[in-house]
Amino acid sequence: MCYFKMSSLEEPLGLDKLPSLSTIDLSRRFSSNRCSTSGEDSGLGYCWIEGKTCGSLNSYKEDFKEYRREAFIWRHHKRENTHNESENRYPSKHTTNHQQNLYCNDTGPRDITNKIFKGMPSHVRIVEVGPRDGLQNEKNMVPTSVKIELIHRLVSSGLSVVEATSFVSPKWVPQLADAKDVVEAVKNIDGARLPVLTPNLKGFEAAVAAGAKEIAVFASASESFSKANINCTIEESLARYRDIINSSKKLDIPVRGYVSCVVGCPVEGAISPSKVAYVAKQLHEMGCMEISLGDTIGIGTPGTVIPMLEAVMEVVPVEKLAVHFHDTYGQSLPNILVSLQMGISVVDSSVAGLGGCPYAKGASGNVATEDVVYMLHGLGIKTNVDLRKVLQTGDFICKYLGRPSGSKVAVAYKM
Ligand SMILES: CC(C)(COP(=O)([O-])OP(=O)([O-])OC[C@H]1O[C@@H](n2cnc3c(N)ncnc32)[C@H](O)[C@@H]1OP(=O)([O-])[O-])[C@@H](O)C(=O)NCCC(=O)NCCSC(=O)C[C@@](C)(O)CC(=O)[O-]
Repeated sequence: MCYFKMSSLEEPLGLDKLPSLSTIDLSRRFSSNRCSTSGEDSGLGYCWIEGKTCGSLNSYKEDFKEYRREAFIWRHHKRENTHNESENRYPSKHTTNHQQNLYCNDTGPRDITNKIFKGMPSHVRIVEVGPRDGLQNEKNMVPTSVKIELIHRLVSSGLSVVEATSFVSPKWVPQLADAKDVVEAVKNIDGARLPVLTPNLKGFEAAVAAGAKEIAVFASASESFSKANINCTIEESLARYRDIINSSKKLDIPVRGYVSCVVGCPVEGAISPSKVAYVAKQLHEMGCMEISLGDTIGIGTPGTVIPMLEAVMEVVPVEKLAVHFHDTYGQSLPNILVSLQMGISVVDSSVAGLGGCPYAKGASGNVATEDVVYMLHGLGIKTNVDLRKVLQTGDFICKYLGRPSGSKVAVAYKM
């Protein structure tokens, strides 16, 4: 989510300014060692997950019986089983011509399957950003008591990190003007980390005074966005964050760093991967324990996300990286999938897909937590998150806000 002060940002997203596949050096796109694929035999073109058809929309209860039995709609993949599973996928006499073309690749289906799953983590940590990124954009003020209830519900869904609020200027973000009250009410919740956003020392000090035990700072890879969002240049923001981190070290408070506009900016258009890598490296070197890479306006596709991740992974260890996708063009899940394939194991999401930028027409909310949990479950990746409870939490907040959920899974379950 983002906030803009400049009227020029109230324009459509400007797809013409953004990179397309044709402008990306294909050989470089797949050249990283960390990426399990390479060049023409990448297998990405043949990326498929075999499973039962997803046709039946059973009742909510029936489906969750299935979910509990771990026989959910998609077949459960376990990395150690991919070898055996793939044996069932060799062409039979019933194989169609199209399927035979797939099998006639240089590598067999077993190799393709192994490539698809090779770099993926066995466990993903989801960072829930709904109470902050989601609610900061709501037209109506959400009462403090509803925010507190929302955070409790998210934590009891098994989410181990829930970004609770922001200590930013209430003139800019009046929706989160109750940050102090929220933190004071939730600070002693067991079983979850509850970071808060702070743009400067003033916000940091207020957050600590309220009882925050973890914070996040937010820089941008786009100069225009930095000025619009936090009213300073990228370098000025990095200097502020150094001050915050110096103070946080004395108090032993972990700091997460965001880089926004990692693929595109509504003013500048395409953002080069090297700019993203530069800001990510600075945040890493100053002591951020994790760097979340935000496609703030949801413009990325796997074709643009992969080279960006490659560039960042050259300078920041993959285990320190998280991804944060908005779902403007429905690309969040494919973007998350390629991020997992590249070894990333921390994914940001927002319950019910809340979030979005009111000043960049067309930009939509974060990828929905429900959809991420659903996909990860289907891939056999552990999250410790109870999908049923997240769906109920999405239902709770959406009913309160008087809007349908942005989660495709929630819609499928007629929540
Ligand atoms: C950074 C500032 C504060 C600079 O704002 P400014 O106007 O340049 O600041 P200033 O230092 O001149 O101060 C102006 C007023 O704000 C006050 N002030 C100053 N700091 C604070 C503070 N921390 N908390 C509360 N109040 C504060 C300050 O005391 C003063 O009050 P006044 O004297 O006029 O009454 C402002 O621009 C701001 O709050 N920006 C935050 C905007 C925001 O929250 N945007 C959404 C973040 S989402 C994002 O960036 C992307 C992300 C992370 O989600 C990832 C992704 O999606 O990609």
